[in-house]
Amino acid sequence: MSLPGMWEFPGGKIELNETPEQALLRELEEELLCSAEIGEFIETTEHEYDFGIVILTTYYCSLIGDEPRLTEHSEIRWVDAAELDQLEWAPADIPAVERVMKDFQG
Ligand SMILES: Nc1nc2c([nH]c(=O)n2[C@H]2C[C@H](O)[C@@H](COP(=O)(O)OP(=O)(O)OP(=O)(O)O)O2)c(=O)[nH]1
Repeated sequence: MSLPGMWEFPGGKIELNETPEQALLRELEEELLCSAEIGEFIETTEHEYDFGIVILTTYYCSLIGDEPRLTEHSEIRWVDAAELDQLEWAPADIPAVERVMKDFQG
């Protein structure tokens, strides 16, 4: 909503007394109605937007059970690692996108 039309990884703000992993599990359940197992840490980046500073931490996840379902976002998509850079990402996400593409390079 603050970055309309740009792609972001599923997630959201960490609440008080929550670990980043707990926050991610909660957001996946709330926003995409799905469960996951949180895997390896990818990246932490700090980015300054007009509206404030975002510190974005990303993790690999394995989906458990049902496919994610759309609730409050306008679109959801599975994307091959090699094609991630063809989407318009929120600026804070670029380092994580690059990291994932590198990790999956054949
Ligand atoms: N979820 C998510 N947010 C991102 C990414 N990249 C990025 O710059 N952001 C920004 C957008 C938002 O300003 C902020 C996350 O807020 P959010 O709106 O997803 O968090 P939330 O679900 O807790 O929202 P709310 O309760 O405050 O409405 O981080 C990303 O890849 N995923």
